[in-house]
Amino acid sequence: MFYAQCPPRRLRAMLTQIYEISTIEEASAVSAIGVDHVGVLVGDGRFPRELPISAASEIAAAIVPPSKFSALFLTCDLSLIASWARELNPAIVHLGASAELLSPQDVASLKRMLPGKVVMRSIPVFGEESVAIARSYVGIADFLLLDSYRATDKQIGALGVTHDWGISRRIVDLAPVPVVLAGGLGPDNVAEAIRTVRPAGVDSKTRTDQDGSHAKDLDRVRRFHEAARAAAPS
Ligand SMILES: O=C(O)c1ccccc1NCC(=O)[C@H](O)[C@H](O)COP(=O)(O)O
Repeated sequence: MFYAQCPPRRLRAMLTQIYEISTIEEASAVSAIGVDHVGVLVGDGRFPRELPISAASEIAAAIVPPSKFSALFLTCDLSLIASWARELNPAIVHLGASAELLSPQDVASLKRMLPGKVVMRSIPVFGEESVAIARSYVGIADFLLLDSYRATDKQIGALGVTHDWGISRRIVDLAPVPVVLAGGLGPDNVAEAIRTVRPAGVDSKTRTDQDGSHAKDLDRVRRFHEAARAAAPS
């Protein structure tokens, strides 16, 4: 259930990650499909759809290994993140606050507060500056998640749109840690994204949701996972 140590830069198979899991039934179904990272949005409700610790904990208990629990925190309050992460003990602490609100130094402090914990940092991909932002996390984050971003948002991602994959490819080429590509990915474009960017993993939220809802469409999740695995470079 946990990463025993920091993950290697290149993983054996294309890693898949699905957000946002919000029920016990979704957690067990998505892990039965074989998704590697089962993502739950956790918080105190300041951001829409954040789940409290009690609900997140019940959902986490329904995740079947080897699938791993990834807890996404959108807040930039380090003490809150540390205390929630200690309570939930997810395999992955995923940090989604915007680059302005949460710096590499903050993430390094958090790592000291949570010794041994695997941390994934979302990187906003919106232009040249994104390469420098990604570089600033070298030696700090255990995973990078490259995601689409809307200027002025306090959080990164969940926009359902792709970004410039050329920039993402450059970040993959420089990063010494596994990079997960996110942003507008679904069953129909994930293979092309993998061929173009060559990430260690791929993430999906909106395009594996049911139409007009944040509940998961399990057929879309299965097709996303299978298309990603099939597109993994050998
Ligand atoms: O999962 C969420 O609800 C969420 C909310 C706000 C910011 C990020 C969120 N998820 C983080 C992820 O890694 C998403 O899966 C990622 O942003 C991809 O989103 P999409 O473009 O909708 O596939």
